[in-house]
Amino acid sequence: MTDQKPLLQLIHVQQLYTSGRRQFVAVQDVNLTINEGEFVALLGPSGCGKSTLLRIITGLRRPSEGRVLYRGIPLEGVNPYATIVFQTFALFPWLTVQENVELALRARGVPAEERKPRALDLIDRVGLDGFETAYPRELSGGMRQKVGFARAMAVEPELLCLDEPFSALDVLSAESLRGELLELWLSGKIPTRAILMVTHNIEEAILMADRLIIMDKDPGRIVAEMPIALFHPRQRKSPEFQDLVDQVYALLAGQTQPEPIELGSAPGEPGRTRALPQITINDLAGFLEYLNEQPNYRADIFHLPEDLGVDSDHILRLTETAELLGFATIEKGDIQLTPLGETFAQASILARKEIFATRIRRLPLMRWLLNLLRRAEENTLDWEVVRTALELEFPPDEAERQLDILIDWGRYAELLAYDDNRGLLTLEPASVPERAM
Ligand SMILES: Nc1ncnc2c1ncn2[C@@H]1O[C@H](COP(=O)(O)OP(=O)(O)OP(=O)(O)O)[C@@H](O)[C@H]1O
Repeated sequence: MTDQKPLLQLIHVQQLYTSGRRQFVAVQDVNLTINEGEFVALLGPSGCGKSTLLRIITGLRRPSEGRVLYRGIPLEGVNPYATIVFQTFALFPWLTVQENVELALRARGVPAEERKPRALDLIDRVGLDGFETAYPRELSGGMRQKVGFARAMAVEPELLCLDEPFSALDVLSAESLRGELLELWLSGKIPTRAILMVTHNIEEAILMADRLIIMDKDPGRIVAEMPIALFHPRQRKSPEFQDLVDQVYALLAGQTQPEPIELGSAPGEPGRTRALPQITINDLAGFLEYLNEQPNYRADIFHLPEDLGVDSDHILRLTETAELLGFATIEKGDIQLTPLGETFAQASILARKEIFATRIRRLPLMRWLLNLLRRAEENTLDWEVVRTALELEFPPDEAERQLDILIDWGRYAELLAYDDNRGLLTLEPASVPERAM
């Protein structure tokens, strides 16, 4: 629905900050245009300057260098046409839903008699009809977020800026709220002319946006742009969608090798089935966090056993896992986080699960197990049955180890559940439909 009329333009924008005595470039030479009718998503690791850009766009900060134009006119002071919705909404706990929304209207100078009908209409539009008199504490996280949207829309912004609006919600609430926001946006029920959404969530960006802007840090800059030309409603499981997901991950993971070579094949297929390194999620997450704290996100593998106090075999398995999942690259004895690895290390637990799920779904062994469960009665299989099947590829001890890893990783990613008492593996409902893989 892009009309190609620029709403907002950043031209050679640069932001310097001072940290102690040192001045550093937080955002370097950013050129960005948001057109009318466009939904743009901004992706990138923590610290790449996303919030800084939002502050510059909304006029809360004047950039050290460069120009900000709104409808072709240089922006002076706060941008009256833009509003930010934050990750968590600071609702006033002593006010009802309706009063919280009315307050935003009052701040906007809407006359008293108009406030009530407009607040009720907004509450209705975000799907909170019936909760007008409820207090924030009576609402679920998703419902509070909806009040936040209603408040943001009360301001009728032309440019709606969203700063990780779904990241504090559980998976189901986040998904339903994404759908509702998209419905409001696509149906033209809100006066918003463009949306700019900051997110760590790649699938969310591809699901919602018309264009992705991918940033990296040190210094914060735009490294890639990608149009998303899929029709709405977009199907996460469609091959086109999955292709785009792969492209963005590859961009972030800096993949160079064709994947079939790296990942091996699934049991029963020609080629070698690659055994998964025996590494728990906790160890992997701890390792990525450690790398994230090193200068340039880089460490000499040779020194890692001593620095981390673990044996070198364990380090090799950790580095192999990080590389296999695209979280790190290994070169000349050094391991370095990829932007995806940085994103994972810095993400919330929920975002981590989603990133991890996307990565492991691509592993032939995990794909094989999920397909096996998909075909099983009630999507459930006995542990023993799966282990025996794995023995076609691995010696008995190894088959058991592989199954333990698959369960540990699959559970964390919420792809499957495991009932330890009954020894049963079950597919999580979200994994039931066949994915295009
Ligand atoms: N007011 C400030 N003074 C000094 N440094 C700052 C200031 N605001 C941000 N920074 C630094 O500038 C860099 C970019 O920060 P910014 O918050 O814009 O990144 P971000 O991509 O939004 O990160 P996150 O995803 O964690 O919110 C970071 O290194 C941050 O520490």
